[in-house]
Amino acid sequence: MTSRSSTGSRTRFPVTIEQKGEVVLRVVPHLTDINANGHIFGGWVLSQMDIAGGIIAARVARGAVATVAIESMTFIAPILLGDIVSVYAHEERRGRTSVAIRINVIATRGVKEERIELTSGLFTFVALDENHRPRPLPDA
Ligand SMILES: CC(=O)SCCNC(=O)CCNC(=O)[C@H](O)C(C)(C)COP(=O)(O)OP(=O)(O)OC[C@H]1O[C@@H](n2cnc3c(N)ncnc32)[C@H](O)[C@@H]1OP(=O)(O)O
Repeated sequence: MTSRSSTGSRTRFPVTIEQKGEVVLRVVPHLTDINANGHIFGGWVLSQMDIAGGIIAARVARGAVATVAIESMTFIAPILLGDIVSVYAHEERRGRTSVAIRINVIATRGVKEERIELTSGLFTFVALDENHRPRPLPDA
């Protein structure tokens, strides 16, 4: 599958959004999460991904973490009211103070539970000390 980036160039996007790792969140959007088109706000999706990634990162860091970066993302399909949104997350890369968490989002729709691939992103979290500064990750 290809998609068009904000700069107009076409970018490759993984054909399959993996259900890899654990399902950290399963969420049903509310009416207030819907924009004028009847779709769920992109910011709502990002927020769910940040929450799910933060749960996994805090487990890796065994303490407080902050999101330092989100790689560019593509939203493949709209989320509609009634969809059940599942957020999968797993550790992809570990540095000295940071950990990159791959977060994949899918929806299931209707009584037949049609599977809709929504988006994938790599979120980097930094382990924080009591002064909100980076601290080394504990040994795995
Ligand atoms: C603005 C907001 O409120 S966003 C909401 C939530 N996020 C936050 O509040 C975080 C705000 N940012 C911060 O507080 C600071 O940037 C911190 C504490 C996260 C990091 O401070 P820095 O001085 O940048 O730390 P430093 O340069 O040592 O980098 C720390 C780690 O982050 C990584 N990092 C920093 N910037 C990036 C980036 N853009 N992409 C990927 N990794 C990055 C570094 O590679 C390093 O990882 P490593 O130790 O595993 O090699």
